[in-house]
Order: sequence, then C-alpha cells, then structure tokens
Amino acid sequence: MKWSELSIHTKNEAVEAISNILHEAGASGVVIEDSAEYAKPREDQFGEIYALNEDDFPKSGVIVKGYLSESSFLNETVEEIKAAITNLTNYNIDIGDNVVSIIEVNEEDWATAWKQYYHPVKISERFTIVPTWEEYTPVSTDELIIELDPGMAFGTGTHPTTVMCLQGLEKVVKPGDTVVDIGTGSGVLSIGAAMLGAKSVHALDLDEVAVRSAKENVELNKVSDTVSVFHGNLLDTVKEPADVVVANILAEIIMSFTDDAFSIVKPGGLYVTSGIIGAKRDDVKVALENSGFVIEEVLMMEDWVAIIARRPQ
Ligand SMILES: C[S@@+](CC[C@H](N)C(=O)[O-])C[C@H]1O[C@@H](n2cnc3c(N)ncnc32)[C@H](O)[C@@H]1O
Repeated sequence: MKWSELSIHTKNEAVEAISNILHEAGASGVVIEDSAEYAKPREDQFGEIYALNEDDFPKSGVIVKGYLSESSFLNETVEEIKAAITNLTNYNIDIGDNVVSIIEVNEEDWATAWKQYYHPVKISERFTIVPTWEEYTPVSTDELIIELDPGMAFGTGTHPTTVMCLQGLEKVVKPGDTVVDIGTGSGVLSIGAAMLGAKSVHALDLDEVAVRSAKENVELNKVSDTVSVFHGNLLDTVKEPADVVVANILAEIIMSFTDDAFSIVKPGGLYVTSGIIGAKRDDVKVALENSGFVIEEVLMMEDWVAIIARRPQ
C-alpha cells in the first residue's frame, strides 16, 4: 500500500499541536525529528543507550511527519491540515518556517520508521523507560522500569515535559496516594505513579487512540489493579478529589481550567503540570495562583517548564 508522507518543518512549541492536527486529519502515525534531540549532550552515568544518526535529524527546529493513506480526498485533507496549522498562530503558538512538503512512501518505510529514534533511557533517579522491543538489564535494584509501546499516542516518555512530570511525581507521590492523570497519552505518567506506590490512578484522555494505547501499556506494566483509563474531556470523568493531580497538556489548556483543577486536588495535595513552553511560564504561574494554588517548584528542561503547585490546607 502507498502512503503520503507529509513533512512540516516547525518549532518545538508547535509539535504537539501539529501532531494532534495530523491525527485528527486521519494520519496513521506521526514521527518527530527534533534537531535538539541529536545535539543534546548525553550523559553516561545513567547507562543511557543511544545510537543516533545525524542524517535522521533536521539542522534546526523540528520536522513533524504524518502518514496519510492515499485517497481521493488527499488534496483537501492536506489543505485542511495547512489551514489548521496556520491557525495555531492565533493561539500565540510559534509555528516557525512552517515549510510543508509531501512525498509518496511504501507502507514498510514508515510503519517502523520512528522506532529507530527510541531506545531505553534513564530519565530520573529511579525511572528508566524501555521500549517494548528492546532488551534492557537494570543497572540498580531500586530502578523502576516503565515498558512502553507508544504506538500512535503521544508519550514515548522521553519528551522534556514528560521527563519533568515523572521527576515531579517521583518527588511528590507517596505510597497510598490517589492520583489523577489528565491527558494520559501512552499512560506513562499513570504507570509511573502506580510504580511509586499510588493506591489508585484515574487516567483520562480525549483521544480514543491514546486511551487504547494507555490501556495496553497499563496491562504491559502490570499495574491494571491500580490504574483505570477513561475516555473524557479534562475533568468530566473525575468524581473524587485526589492527593496528586498531573496534567501534561499545552499551557493554553492548563490555564483554561485552573479553577476546576484546584477543586479536584485535596487540601494539602499537589498539582504537577507541564506542556508549558518557557515563554508562557509566568502566565501559567499567575493563573495557578489566581485559582488559589501556591507554587512550590518550577522545573525547566530545554525550552519547557513544569510547575509543582500545592493546594493549601
Ligand atoms: C503532551 S501529551 C502528554 C501525554 C503523557 N501524559 C505524557 O506526559 O507523555 C497531551 C495529551 O493530552 C491529551 N489531551 C489534549 N486535550 C485534552 C482534553 N481536553 N482532555 C483530555 N485529554 C486531552 C492529548 O490527547 C494527549 O494525549
């Protein structure tokens, strides 16, 4: 079968939104080639395993590739995608050069293309993310290993926002806590929370593909007794306040529901949030504070920010 590979040269900030646009337009897979990923200094101390090829990465910015099956509507779909991407500037999202190109590819070229970028990676004191198709021998006895097959969902576990959320959860989740994970993607943060001893985790996502992927990864990591995955918009499915709430979504979305988020964090509990590009850090902090949260810590990695905030007693 023939597929059309649509490549969009953009900026880091727009990657998630463009990935969503491609998924919504019916793309059967999204590959992200980030210049920063190749340039990033690698540390050996955590036993990271990398074998990256410079030719696989753009010289600057990020290339997001989506794969569309050949259909008679291809031209219209591509035009809709272009319009939706241009529309992101109305939300103050920097889309960079926004150079769009399209080529025809064979199925076997893309079905496994993204796997070459994805290897075991130690992302915090305790967590190592291991793709399901890789062999990995733990380096230390208290290492927590999350096995992931992200499939078509966001969340290889190695995006800076995900890494910071896992680091945040590692700091705040105590055995016996209840946790809510808003926008669970591949389920990586919920699985992490369960491994840290959470009593129950309510994971949810608006995207059916993510819900399926999260359910599979929850099974794979043997935490289905703790993690329940729901299909829903923001807090629609959440009935009980939790000790810890985590949300790794875009800054604009986080700012749109800080009051509701406050109401589902127990008094004294914590809200870990990311998906926030550096330039929007202060806007999100102010929105959280206006809803009553007290900022405890701000983490930064590359262009991204994560905020840990507490609901006072
Ligand atoms: C940046 S990804 C984070 C995935 C994962 N939690 C991680 O940290 O790697 C954001 C996720 O939020 C989901 N999402 C976006 N808007 C949402 C909404 N209104 N309600 C629920 N989920 C949403 C997307 O489908 C996507 O899976």
